[in-house]
Amino acid sequence: MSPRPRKRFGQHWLKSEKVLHRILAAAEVSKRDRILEIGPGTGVLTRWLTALAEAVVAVEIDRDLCQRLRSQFEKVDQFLLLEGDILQLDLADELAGQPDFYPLNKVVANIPYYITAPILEKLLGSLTQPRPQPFDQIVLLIQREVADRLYAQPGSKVFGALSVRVQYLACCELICLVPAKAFQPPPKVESAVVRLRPRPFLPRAENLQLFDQLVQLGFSSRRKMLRNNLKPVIERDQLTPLLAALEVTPTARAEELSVEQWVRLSNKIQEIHASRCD
Ligand SMILES: C[S@@+](CC[C@H](N)C(=O)[O-])C[C@H]1O[C@@H](n2cnc3c(N)ncnc32)[C@H](O)[C@@H]1O
Repeated sequence: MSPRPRKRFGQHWLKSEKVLHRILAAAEVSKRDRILEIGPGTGVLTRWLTALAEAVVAVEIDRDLCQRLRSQFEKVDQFLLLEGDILQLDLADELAGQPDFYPLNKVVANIPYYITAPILEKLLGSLTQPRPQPFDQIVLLIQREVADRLYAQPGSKVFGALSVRVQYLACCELICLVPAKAFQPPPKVESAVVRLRPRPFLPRAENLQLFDQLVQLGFSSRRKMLRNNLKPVIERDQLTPLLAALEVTPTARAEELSVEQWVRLSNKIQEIHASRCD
C-alpha cells in the first residue's frame, strides 16, 4: 500500500503506467546513464530507472519514505539514496569519492511542484551563473502552467522572463500533457512531461549581468513597450536604431523578441555602454 501523501512535501504518487513509460522513453535511459532522481517517493519511477541505467542517485526529503526506500532497494547496487532537501544538498560534495555514482549525466523526476523554479535553477544554473557541467538531458513531470512557459514561443501570451532565461540555457520540448487523474491524490492542476536539453547558446551574451537585467526590466510591466521598460539602461532614441537593426518595431513589447534577439540587443547595448567614457 502507498503511504499517506504529505501535502507539505508536494506528494502526489504517479499511478499512470502510460505516463511512466512516456517519461522513460523521453529520457532515453541506457546502461551508460547515471541518473539523478529528485523525490523518488514510493519508488515507482526508481524501480525502472535502476533496471535501465548504470546508476541512480535519488534525493528524498521525507524521512519515512527514505526508510522505506532503503529497505526496498537494499539489494540494488546501482542505487544510492541521499536523505535531504535537493535545494540544500551539494551533490558534488555528497558524492565525492563515489566514482560509480558521480558525475551524473541525466535527471529524470516527478518533482514537487512547490519548488519547481528553484529546482530548474539548481539543474540549469541561472543566466548569470549557468551550470558549468550541464546535464545531457533533463526530463521532468511538472505543472502544465510552468511547462507552457518553458517552451513558449515569442508572441505567445505566456512567453515571459522564465521562457527567455530557460531557453537561453536549454532547448525545451513538451513530451505529453498529463491529466490530474494520473496521480494519487490528483493535484489541483494539470501537469506535463517536458524535456530540457542544455546547450551552448549561440550567439552568447557578452555581459550576462546586463542580459539578466534587461530580461528582468523588459518583462517587468508586460503592458508597457520595451522602450519604456528599458529606460533605466538605455535612452529611447538610442534604443530605436538597435531595435530596427534586429527588425523589431520601436513600439514592440518584451514578448515579441525571440531569445536570440534578446541576446543581440543585450550585446548591442553592452557595446554602447563600453564605448562611453563616463
Ligand atoms: C510529486 S512527488 C513524486 C513521487 C514519486 N517520484 C512518484 O512519481 O510517485 C514529489 C516527491 O518529492 C519529495 N520532495 C519534496 N520536497 C523535496 C525536496 N525539497 N527535496 C527532495 N525531495 C523532495 C516528496 O517527498 C515526494 O516524494
